[in-house]
Amino acid sequence: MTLHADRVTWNRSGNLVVDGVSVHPVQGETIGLLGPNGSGKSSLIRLLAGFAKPTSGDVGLDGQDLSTLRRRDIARAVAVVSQHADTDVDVSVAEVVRLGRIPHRGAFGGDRTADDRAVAAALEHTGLTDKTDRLWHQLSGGERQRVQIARALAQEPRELLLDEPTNHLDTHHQLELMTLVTRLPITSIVAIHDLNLAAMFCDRVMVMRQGRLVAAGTPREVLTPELIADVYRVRAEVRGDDGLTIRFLPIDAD
Ligand SMILES: Nc1ncnc2c1ncn2[C@@H]1O[C@H](COP(=O)(O)OP(=O)(O)OP(=O)(O)O)[C@@H](O)[C@H]1O
Repeated sequence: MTLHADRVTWNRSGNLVVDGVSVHPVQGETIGLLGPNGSGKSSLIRLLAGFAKPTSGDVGLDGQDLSTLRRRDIARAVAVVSQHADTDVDVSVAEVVRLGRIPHRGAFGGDRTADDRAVAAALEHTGLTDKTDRLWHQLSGGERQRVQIARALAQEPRELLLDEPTNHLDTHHQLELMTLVTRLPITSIVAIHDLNLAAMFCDRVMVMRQGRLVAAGTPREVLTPELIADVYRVRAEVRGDDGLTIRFLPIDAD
């Protein structure tokens, strides 16, 4: 059994930002979490990560309530790439990526060779090997995003939670990142705004609106012109002959 949520609700400062949502990923699949701004995607990811406790409902990992597990034990299984990760400290790319190894350290340090191997593999997977010694502050927004993903990969998780991982990336790196995520033999839940990327890479998508789950299924089942008009207030043409592609139509000026 993997990370899962059952009818979770989160009342955040009086707002029901997640309202009765269940998530049961199949081992190894990539789930796209979709929905307009403020629909509750990041909040749901925070609950799944164990960063916050739901007001009601359960989040579990391997059949155990997440709130009963130690942070370190959660981090051995679940890696999170949040939006807006930043630091004021002058650290190198290698040092940030190495942070991903902390949950694997025992009382006496841990296996240095395994750490080096995991960090090197994560840097290679994210195309950052030649930037290992660069300082965080000398990186572009997209490069920082990739470093955060490398840090999560170095954690060697079974579950990966990504909050808008492609938002700073150019087209090449968006496709490369989503290809990497979907090829990893781990379960990934990805909050994403780009419906075409979701259609291209996600096994299943879940659409949220005002904290509630309004649709779930394969991209082909869910991403219909009707759903897009209803949830995003945008007219779209959806073509399904050669992969699923969505073409948005201009919003009529009044
Ligand atoms: N710290 C907070 N306290 C109270 N409410 C919050 C807090 N952070 C976010 N919210 C509210 O929770 C709701 C859901 O926000 P959330 O960030 O989960 O949405 P989202 O779907 O990830 O949005 P976006 O696509 O803009 O990133 C919004 O109404 C937001 O205003």
